[in-house]
Amino acid sequence: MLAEDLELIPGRWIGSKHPCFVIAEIGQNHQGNIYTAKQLIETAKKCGADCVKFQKAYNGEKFNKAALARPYLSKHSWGRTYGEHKKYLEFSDEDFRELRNYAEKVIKIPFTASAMDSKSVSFLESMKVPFIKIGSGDVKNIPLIRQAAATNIPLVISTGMSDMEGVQEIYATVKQLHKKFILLHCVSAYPPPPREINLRVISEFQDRFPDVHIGYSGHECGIGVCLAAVTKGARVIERHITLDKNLKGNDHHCSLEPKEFKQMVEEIRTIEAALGQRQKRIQDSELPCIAKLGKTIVAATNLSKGTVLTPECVKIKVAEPKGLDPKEYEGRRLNRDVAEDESITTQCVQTL
Ligand SMILES: CC(=O)N[C@H](C=O)[C@@H](O)[C@H](O)[C@H](O)COP(=O)(O)O
Ligand SMILES: C=C(OP(=O)(O)O)C(=O)O
Repeated sequence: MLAEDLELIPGRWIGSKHPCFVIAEIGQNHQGNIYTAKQLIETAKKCGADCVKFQKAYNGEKFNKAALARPYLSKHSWGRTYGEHKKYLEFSDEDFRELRNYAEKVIKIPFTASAMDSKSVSFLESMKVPFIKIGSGDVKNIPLIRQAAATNIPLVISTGMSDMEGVQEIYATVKQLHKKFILLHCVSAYPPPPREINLRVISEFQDRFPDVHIGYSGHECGIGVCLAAVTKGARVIERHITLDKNLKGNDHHCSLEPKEFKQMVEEIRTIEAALGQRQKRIQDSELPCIAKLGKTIVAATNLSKGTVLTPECVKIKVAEPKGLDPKEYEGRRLNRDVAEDESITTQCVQTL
């Protein structure tokens, strides 16, 4: 059974007859600064995104103590340990409410987040977000996925760091409860090499899971791969957005700056319009070109009245006035003399 249209956001449907839904993933590109987060929300709206997304985690729930204590020596680190780093970046529940209010009431763009632990699922449920994102970090976290599905809120589920068997399990888990979910192909590398992106996985997902919509969450550099994903039928595209690719932080360099993000959305809209239908026919926009450069027949030599037209009698040229179409000499006789190179029009022929 083909996927039914899905109302991901009140009034905003996902499906073959609806525009691709573009998620601006702010993630942690706000540098732990609520003012920057608000700037990113406003920028995402200006770039044409359909919604903004953050990442919600309670560090003590997402990580164990040893993981929080491990040194994080990367140039992208905001602390000596991974715990200090994550603490610096994490927004409080109150911050989340403020950001949601800012997004929805001030900027007028839908707001949601990925839930990175069980407490975060409950928090997002209490916030009544329009949909919950499950990031690739939780592909194997079937209890979390089941908990999120049980809220009955639509889900967008990424599948980076998983093989097909893992994706089958996610699909089967959510399907037991409802079909209001979208699977995103994703490769969790920042950025992934193009040969490891395998956009054809989108087609494989479409074949294996025909009753749900499929999308793509990209971490590659540039916008080309996401545009190609749209031509493969991705109904949702998710990309990180940044104010500056050179900022400190793991995701900035493979995020899209405002100009690029806006261009991606515009190109997606152009591609959607351009994909059109399978039917090959002459389009209205081609008529001027047919009038200017379309070829018709002229007399190959001086031809006298009564000549039965054969291939030897005609040449095919851009002619003035327009003559008969190249094939239309068949079964016709001239009803007057036609000089060499003169157009052979309907007025100079009669049927045999
Ligand atoms: C898998 C996953 O969660 N990936 C997220 C979404 O793409 C990323 O934004 C990570 O949170 C980010 O790359 C982590 O960076 P760091 O380790 O420097 O905080
Ligand atoms: C990790 C996330 O996304 P993805 O797996 O799509 O990159 C996320 O949404 O938090």
